[in-house]
Amino acid sequence: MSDLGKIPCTVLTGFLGAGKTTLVRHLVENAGGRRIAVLVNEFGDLGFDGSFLEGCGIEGCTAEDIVELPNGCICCTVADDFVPALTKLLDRANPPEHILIETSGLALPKPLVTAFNWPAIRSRVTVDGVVAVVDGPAVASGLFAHDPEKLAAQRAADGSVDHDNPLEEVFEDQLACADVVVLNKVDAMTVDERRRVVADIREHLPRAVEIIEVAHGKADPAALIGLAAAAEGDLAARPSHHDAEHEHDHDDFDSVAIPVAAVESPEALMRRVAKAAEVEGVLRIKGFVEVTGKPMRLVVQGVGTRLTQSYDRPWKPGEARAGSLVVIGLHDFDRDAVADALAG
Ligand SMILES: Nc1nc2c(ncn2[C@@H]2O[C@H](COP(=O)(O)OP(=O)(O)OP(=O)(O)O)[C@@H](O)[C@H]2O)c(=O)[nH]1
Repeated sequence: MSDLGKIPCTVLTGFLGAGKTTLVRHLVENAGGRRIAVLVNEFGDLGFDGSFLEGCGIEGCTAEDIVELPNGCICCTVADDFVPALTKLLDRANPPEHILIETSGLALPKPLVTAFNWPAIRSRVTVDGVVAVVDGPAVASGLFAHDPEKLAAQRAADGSVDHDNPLEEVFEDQLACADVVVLNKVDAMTVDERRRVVADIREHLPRAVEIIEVAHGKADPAALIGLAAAAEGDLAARPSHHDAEHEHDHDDFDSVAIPVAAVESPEALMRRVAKAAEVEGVLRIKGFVEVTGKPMRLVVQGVGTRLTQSYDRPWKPGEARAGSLVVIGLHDFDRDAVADALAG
């Protein structure tokens, strides 16, 4: 079937905190007048990314152009959440000209791309391209690498060579599906780290794919949008660890949302967040907090142990200011220890 008349969709994948939302914001800001809608899915029930994007106040991108997919991982809930949400966007009187889909950091892109072949949508949309965002410093630190000693022990014990690092598997699946890779956060990398990480990414790519090195997601939109890859018709070129399975779950990961009362001092809060980020297995912390006497909302971001704080927008009149931080980590991370750290 021809792709003529189909609305192009870009699937953005990339591990927790790689910079997907930052990139989406950059793309929307530089859309060149194109009517863009954003579908955003995240792991953990805070609705952080949608609220953060709405807080940007980008001209031409209204709250109704940002559609949040309910809690769950898009790759596992395509039928219940994704297809209906997409259909609703397409049925609008003034449908978008391009759709950006920000998947959760733990999502595998292939089941989502596969869903574009569903009868309900396949004549109306096409996957223009899969963009994999990579957290350069995280790769450089070995976050996605396997532990050679553990692997050797496993091989000796039962001959298997299963992934000992669940993060490695997600990372590999995301790269294997990509039409283009955005190596992000190069501002926080040495030249040598960049060289090593590019080589590492290349090793994981099953085909020739461009790697674009950027800071703060500032990639040329023309390099990411308008690829016309029709990825849904090209699934065999995108191998996945889960090709043999029908179901995929995220048992390897957990999340918890922790309420945070208004704080007097952001600095004191960040010291507590730093302690929480050090709890074993914690991968990502993010949320909004009220600072007593401040009209602006405080945004807290933690990727591994790298933390930042900023104010994004004034609290709206009548808006509930209940602060909350979502914490995502490896399965069975110590939630009590995290809660204690945050409580000080
Ligand atoms: N130093 C640096 N920080 C960055 C860069 N890009 C993003 N960040 C920061 O990294 C953190 C995570 O960025 P997000 O854009 O929220 O990442 P994400 O991939 O959407 O995160 P999840 O949706 O939780 O998976 C934020 O604090 C960003 O400001 C970059 O190029 N350099």
